[in-house]
Amino acid sequence: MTNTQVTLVQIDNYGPWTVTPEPRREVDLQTLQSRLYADLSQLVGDRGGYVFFTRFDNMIAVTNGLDMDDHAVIQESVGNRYPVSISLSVATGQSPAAALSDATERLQAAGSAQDKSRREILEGRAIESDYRTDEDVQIAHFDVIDATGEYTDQLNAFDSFIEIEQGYAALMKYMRQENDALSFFVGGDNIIATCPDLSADEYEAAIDHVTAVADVDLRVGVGIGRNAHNAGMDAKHALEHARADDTKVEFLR
Ligand SMILES: Nc1nc2c(ncn2[C@@H]2O[C@H](COP(=O)(O)OP(=O)(O)OP(=O)(O)O)[C@@H](O)[C@H]2O)c(=O)[nH]1
Repeated sequence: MTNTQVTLVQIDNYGPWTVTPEPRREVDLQTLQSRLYADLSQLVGDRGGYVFFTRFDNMIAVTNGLDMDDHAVIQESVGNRYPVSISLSVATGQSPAAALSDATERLQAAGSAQDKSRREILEGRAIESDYRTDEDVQIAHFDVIDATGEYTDQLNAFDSFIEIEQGYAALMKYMRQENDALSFFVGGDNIIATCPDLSADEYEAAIDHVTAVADVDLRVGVGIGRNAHNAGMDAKHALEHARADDTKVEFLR
């Protein structure tokens, strides 16, 4: 049974910082945000987790395998390197969406995202190592079928982007509402979701829904593992099998 550990990452007091003492150059904010994401991706990824950029000022990570000390080191490292600090809130559960809600509530209880005195909060609990299993994380890696032939080589780059984003919007909402799963656009035509225990039929229903509402055809590979990296690698291999066999849903365990 899944037991997903989710960490909410929030830049402290970022809104006011972007306009103090006057609005900061947009290119500088874009550079800071993308570098922070890159650093977090590496800091969390080196420990087997995944970080998703989401809104950049708020990021969501799957952190199975990272304990609270690991979180503290990451938080300190960011605080030492950046003109902004981050708060981290950790929660776990069978449902990734419920875990994220718990993590969010804890951080909201500690103060507003725009509270000057709320800095470097480190809240919540990680899964004790004795309780970790090889089935804690289920990762689904979705991909648009023949995105290159359908969009990239046919439409201009912006119209391709609209099509892919419409597929993403339909999938993220459906997976959130029907399955308590959190889905993230990761570039190109790829979407990675952290999911509770879902069946092949449930994935197929999600794919059919996206075809019906957004006219975008997806396939998905699903992996199950001890952390996001393990589950995610299996998901990528499962996706390769789906491509080779021309199926829509493949699991690898
Ligand atoms: N983040 C991420 N992006 C990927 C991955 N694989 C492919 N991409 C992106 O997706 C784009 C399209 O590649 P594919 O999905 O292989 O191409 P396709 O035309 O959809 O072909 P099929 O997937 O075989 O139907 C690439 O340009 C990359 O940007 C991956 O594993 N992770």
